Amino acid sequence: MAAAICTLQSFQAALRAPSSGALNKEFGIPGHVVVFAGLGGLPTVRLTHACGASAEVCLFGGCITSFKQASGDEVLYMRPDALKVLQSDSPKSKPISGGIPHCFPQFGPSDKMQQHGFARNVDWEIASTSADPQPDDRDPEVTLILTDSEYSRKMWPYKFKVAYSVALHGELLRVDMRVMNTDDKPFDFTCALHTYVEVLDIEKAKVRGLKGLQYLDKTVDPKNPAKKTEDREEITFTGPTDSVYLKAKDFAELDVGTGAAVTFTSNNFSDIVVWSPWTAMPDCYRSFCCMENAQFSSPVSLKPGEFWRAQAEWAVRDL
Ligand SMILES: O=P(O)(O)OC[C@H]1O[C@@H](O)[C@H](O)[C@@H](O)[C@@H]1O
Repeated sequence: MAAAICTLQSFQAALRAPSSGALNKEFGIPGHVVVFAGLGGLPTVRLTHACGASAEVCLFGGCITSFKQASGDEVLYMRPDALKVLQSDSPKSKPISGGIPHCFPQFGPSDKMQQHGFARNVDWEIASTSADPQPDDRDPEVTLILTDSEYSRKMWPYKFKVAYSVALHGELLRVDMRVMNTDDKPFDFTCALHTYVEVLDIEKAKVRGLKGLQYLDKTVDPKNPAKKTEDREEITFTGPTDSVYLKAKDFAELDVGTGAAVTFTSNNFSDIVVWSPWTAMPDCYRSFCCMENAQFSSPVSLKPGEFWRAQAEWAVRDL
């Protein structure tokens, strides 16, 4: 296993915001893992599988900004306003809205911190990279770490560590998230992987796998969402949609309207969120649908020393 583990020197270097080049020297694995200046010049890790599939993870926000099949087809969607923010003078004033940003330690609005929490607004660090040396199955992987800071403790007064591993297994994108309580007092959190998927047209998109579930419809009053039961085999879009499906199963899929579906397989996330802003985002709503593995309906409570772990996988299935 070719691997590069975070050393004391790398940790100190991270505090000095190292360049993509310096990070690549330390964590790059030729042919499989490269750290480069990605969107807005932000340090980004690109994983490339031997089959040709690739994924990019930006250290700002620990956000997956690209997931391409071996054919070169992009699966994820970046909102145009996200790109504008990245091109502005202060690229870190807003989160990256697109790809797979984190919602942590809060999903949704909060009195104490920004909507969807601070994890998507701060720099994560590379802890390690690896690429399996099997010639036919070179699974490249990066593990990012987020720990509390003076900034985070002002909003959320706890010490914590999040480890987030992103790997490509052939054309399948896989993440493994661990949240650890490193404090001496308990805390609760909610979270989501806010996945923006590119669709041919939102009116052609269909979500399957949620029939029979109860959901919170946040479209009318997000603070007091109506509780409903999903009776549709296939959810289609004809207006704004903002639904949190409770106790979701470990599998659901989004038919993107091109003759393919993006599959969502997960372990230990309690809910699935389906969101389309519709004409509130006139220049882009037709091009994406958000489907999010989330832990919202039952917040996680961690005592000192405890950790929570969940996984998610995305793949493309021809229909
Ligand atoms: O624009 P943001 O902050 O990324 O949030 C987008 C949307 O994210 C979804 O997850 C929420 O359910 C919506 O209510 C919210 O509007």
